[in-house]
Amino acid sequence: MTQSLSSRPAGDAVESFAAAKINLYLHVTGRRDDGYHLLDSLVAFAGVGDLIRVGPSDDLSLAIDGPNAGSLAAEPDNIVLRAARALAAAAGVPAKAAITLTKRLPVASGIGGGSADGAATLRGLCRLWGVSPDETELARIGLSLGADLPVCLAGRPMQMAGIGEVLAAAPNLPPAWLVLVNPRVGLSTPAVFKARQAVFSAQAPLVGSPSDAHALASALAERGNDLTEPAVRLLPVIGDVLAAIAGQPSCLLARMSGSGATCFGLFADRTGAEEAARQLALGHADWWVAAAPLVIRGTQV
Ligand SMILES: C[C@](O)(CO)[C@H](O)COP(=O)(O)OP(=O)(O)OC[C@H]1O[C@@H](n2ccc(N)nc2=O)[C@H](O)[C@@H]1O
Ligand SMILES: Nc1ncnc2c1ncn2[C@@H]1O[C@H](COP(=O)(O)OP(=O)(O)OP(=O)(O)O)[C@@H](O)[C@H]1O
Repeated sequence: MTQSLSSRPAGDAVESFAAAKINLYLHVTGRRDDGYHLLDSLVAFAGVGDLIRVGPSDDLSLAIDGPNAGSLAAEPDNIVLRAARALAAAAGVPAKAAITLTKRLPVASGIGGGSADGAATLRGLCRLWGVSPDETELARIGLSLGADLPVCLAGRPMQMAGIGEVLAAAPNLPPAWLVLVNPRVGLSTPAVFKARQAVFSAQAPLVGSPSDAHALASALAERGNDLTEPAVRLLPVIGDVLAAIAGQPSCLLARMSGSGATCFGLFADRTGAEEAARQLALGHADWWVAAAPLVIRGTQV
């Protein structure tokens, strides 16, 4: 790994935002011999997410707090600790850091919470440890942890292909708001891919930049999420979530993200999104509901 001192001295505590990943559309275009699927997806991020804090320590530790902390144990296979060990090994530095994860996103829910945490950990530890791997090397480390890590490391809208490692600039996205809804039931990504029966999609990726949220909704409506059918078969409540979002007066498009079960509604503005979120939460006290802007530039501020 190329290493050099970063502009910031090693040793200061660092905070990184781990934004929810949203697959605005997701087509499964093929399958590799090793079982991984080839994808074509327009990936963006929402202004809601987890928080990773890394600070100096004599050993490696993880503490988890936040409203969804209960869904996750700080076990050695937590992606945050796996990311720390992978970066330390690649950089040839000791894996020493006190890490805190504030878990706000539902776990195993199609919005890449684990992947976003892993990416935020890599970014935070690069600064804490004063190491500067080049972006290709960082993406390689990320991919070894999960297919969604490279796009979460990019942290801005991306056109994603391969199994998640082939990234290209996305068309410019217009300002828009999202309402994310999860029925608080985890869904396993491998189980959804395994349940998929349809033939492979062969539609061209989105070209051109939609002028506003309405144009974005129209462009997305011509595409879909190929994992919706198997996900709904495994977890029928996803159908209820989609119908409830679509039934909100100012919703422009309702769709599932990733392998589910989280679904999103696309809205033109904050007022419409927040009112829809309020109604959805009122009607379904057991669902996780969040209104947030579509992140159209970078997730790190
Ligand atoms: C469905 C998406 O959320 C779309 O962004 C991602 O592709 C999933 O990415 P992820 O959760 O990081 O996935 P990984 O942890 O790498 O893989 C979990 C499992 O999902 C399946 N998997 C994942 C990604 C992919 N392109 N093809 C697959 O078939 C494989 O069975 C794999 O063993
Ligand atoms: N920090 C973490 N946050 C969430 N899940 C984690 C974490 N570390 C390990 N995991 C495990 O990873 C699995 C997938 O969780 P995650 O929330 O990333 O799924 P997802 O949102 O479906 O991801 P994707 O959209 O990338 O498929 C869970 O079963 C969970 O036990």
